[in-house]
Amino acid sequence: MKTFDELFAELSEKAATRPADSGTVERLDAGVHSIGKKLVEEAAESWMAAEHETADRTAEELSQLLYHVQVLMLAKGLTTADVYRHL
Ligand SMILES: N=c1c2ncn([C@@H]3O[C@H](COP(=O)(O)OP(=O)(O)OP(=O)(O)O)[C@@H](O)[C@H]3O)c2ncn1[C@@H]1O[C@H](COP(=O)(O)O)[C@@H](O)[C@H]1O
Repeated sequence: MKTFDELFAELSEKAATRPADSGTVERLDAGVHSIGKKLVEEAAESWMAAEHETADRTAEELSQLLYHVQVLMLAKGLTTADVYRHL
């Protein structure tokens, strides 16, 4: 288990060091359009899980949504502080 900030630190490190086996690096290289589509897909899956599946399944889909939110943040060069200042 990890927090939002811990995952972001891990993904930032991946983006900087670019290990060959990283799915995050692959997603970043695919670009904002591809990342955005994946984010919307995970948002829809979260919604469908909430409507038709269990709370735990919903949590799983939401965790994937948060991951793709972070990939989009990295693709745009945003930090958590850039986002948090709007909360
Ligand atoms: N938390 C996640 C995470 N959540 C979701 N995903 C990705 O998002 C996909 C979402 O699942 P789907 O059900 O949509 O699967 P899918 O349809 O096969 O997805 P596609 O691969 O086709 O896009 C997963 O298959 C993963 O590729 C994640 N990929 C990585 N992480 C974590 O990110 C960190 C860095 O990962 P790497 O960059 O791969 O080293 C590690 O701690 C990982 O656990």
